[in-house]
Amino acid sequence: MLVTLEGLDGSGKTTVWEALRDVHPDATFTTEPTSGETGSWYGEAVYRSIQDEDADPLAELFLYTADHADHLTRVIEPALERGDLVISDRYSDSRYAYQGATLAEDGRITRPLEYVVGIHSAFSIEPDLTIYLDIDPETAAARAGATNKFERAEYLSRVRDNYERLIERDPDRFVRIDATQSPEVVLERVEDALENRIDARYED
Ligand SMILES: Nc1ncnc2c1ncn2[C@@H]1O[C@H](COP(=O)(O)OP(=O)(O)OP(=O)(O)O)[C@@H](O)[C@H]1O
Ligand SMILES: Cc1cn([C@H]2C[C@H](O)[C@@H](COP(=O)(O)O)O2)c(=O)[nH]c1=O
Repeated sequence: MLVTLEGLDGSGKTTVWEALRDVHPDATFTTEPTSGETGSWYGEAVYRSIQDEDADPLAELFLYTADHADHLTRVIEPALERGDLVISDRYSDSRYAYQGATLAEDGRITRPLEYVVGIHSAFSIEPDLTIYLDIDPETAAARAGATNKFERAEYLSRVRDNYERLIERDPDRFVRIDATQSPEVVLERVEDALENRIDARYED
């Protein structure tokens, strides 16, 4: 079962992801961009691009997508084949929401969100559950500390609009959690959502 954590920078995904390690010690924990234990040079290339204020938006989309393709074959698919619960801190929806917003600003691609979704449709795996940590762009940017080009409230506001479009298209996959609540309450809500989806899977 593939579970993804999504939301704006600073919404608290990594805080939740770390806490879930204690609750599900046998699960496979991973991230996009890839880094750490499940990292690769593709992920390192993505982090270089994030630091580049002048990175070409299309080139950046394809770097992220290359990292995703490698992540699928090297980490996600083998883990799912073993029957593992896989929990990824960010996944394809981040590309749809963030690169959808960057490419809209860029102007070369018409219907950028659909374009990014379309690139993935031929090879990607859809998550069984996506937890969306919902937060306003101002709080998100303040929490994230505005350390890179994505962590600006005005840009995050457009990213949030794209997340809303994705939720509207696929309401059964997403569970929205108010990320302005305390970390303890957010974690409790996430655990409930995860347990409900695991239970529902075994009832099928
Ligand atoms: N529910 C919460 N309430 C208040 N602060 C929080 C909450 N959750 C996380 N934080 C704090 O907000 C900051 C960002 O949290 P975290 O790194 O988990 O977010 P993130 O979504 O993973 O961000 P990014 O996408 O930028 O990596 C950290 O300082 C963290 O301690
Ligand atoms: C996967 C992915 C990420 N991003 C952006 C979102 C963040 O600003 C950075 C790094 O992510 P982290 O969770 O803060 O480590 O990259 C993106 O634009 N597109 C993506 O596909």
